[in-house]
Amino acid sequence: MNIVIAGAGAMGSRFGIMLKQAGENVILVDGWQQHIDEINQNGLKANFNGKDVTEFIPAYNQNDLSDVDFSADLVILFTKAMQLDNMLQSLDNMLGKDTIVLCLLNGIGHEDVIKKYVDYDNILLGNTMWTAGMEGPGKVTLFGNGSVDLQNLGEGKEDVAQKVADVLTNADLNARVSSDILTSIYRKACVNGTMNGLCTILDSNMADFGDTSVANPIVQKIVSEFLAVARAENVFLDEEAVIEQINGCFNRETIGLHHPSMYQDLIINNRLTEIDYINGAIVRKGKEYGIPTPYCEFLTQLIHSKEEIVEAK
Ligand SMILES: NC(=O)C1=CN([C@@H]2O[C@H](COP(=O)(O)OP(=O)(O)OC[C@H]3O[C@@H](n4cnc5c(N)ncnc54)[C@H](OP(=O)(O)O)[C@@H]3O)[C@@H](O)[C@H]2O)C=CC1
Ligand SMILES: CC(C)(CO)C(=O)C(=O)O
Repeated sequence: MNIVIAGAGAMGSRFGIMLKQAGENVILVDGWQQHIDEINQNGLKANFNGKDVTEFIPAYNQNDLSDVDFSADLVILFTKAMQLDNMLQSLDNMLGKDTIVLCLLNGIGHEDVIKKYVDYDNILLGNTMWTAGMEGPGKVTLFGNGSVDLQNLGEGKEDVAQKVADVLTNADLNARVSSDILTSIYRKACVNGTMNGLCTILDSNMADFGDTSVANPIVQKIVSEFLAVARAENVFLDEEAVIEQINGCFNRETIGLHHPSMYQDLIINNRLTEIDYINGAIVRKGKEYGIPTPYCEFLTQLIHSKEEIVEAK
């Protein structure tokens, strides 16, 4: 399958490497020129579960795609939320009438942006519990296990969703077709709405935060706000199962040692965060539905305050 990874940061690089290793025809598209040059000159390097690997995958700058002759069967979106619109504009001439677009960004509501550029029937929404970290241009660190949930937006397009899930699973990415992706997206948003902001503000990995005596009450308060907003949108989540999934992030043997992507953005790279698409989205929706969201609001404000202190770009 001809696959474009749109947004070749940490996660895009993971999916690019694993899909390439499974024999798919992959290209990477990104806006970070130094990263692109490094990949094209020396290959995309990864410490992959403790082993050094290098994959040669063609990488292109999203602002210079006019001469790229690649008929994309599948585009996997892995930008940061605030870069999504720009990336879709850049990809415009690669999106054929049959190109399937799978969105795996964290956060809520990305379909509203994607619908501006892609036929409804060609959109797959999803989320993933895989993790990845950027070491520098052309180099990522990959460890642990994960999974992908995805669903077709268009009615009757389940076969398309299944085909994409099969391609991902064949690359060991453990994908499954969900019959209720909004529930999965909200469930994952609860994970990000707790782990990402809290570990960033507390300067910790997930396991160290989980070991603190107040981890559970804080997590419960935040989750209850997410669940109340989800209910207002007719998305019903089992609180216990959500908390269990979050507790799974504390496990040092699996992904507990990971610093969430928001930590990597703000603390390591001085970059702006996706907080407005996670806790901030809950605050906005809460206001719409008359649901108080003080914990999400406070965490969103703390992150914005930290962004200002470190002059994040
Ligand atoms: N990392 C993780 O473990 C997980 C992340 N996610 C989600 O996946 C999506 C992609 O996240 P992730 O892969 O972490 O994103 P990254 O920050 O690694 O990469 C996203 C983009 O940011 C830019 N960028 C990243 N680092 C630098 C740098 N040091 N200097 C300059 N530019 C840089 C690049 O684009 P450009 O230059 O064009 O700005 C890149 O495409 C997000 O929605 C995230 O929340 C989901 C699950 C886990
Ligand atoms: C670690 C994980 C899975 C949960 O916070 C994640 O999605 C991220 O790093 O953004």
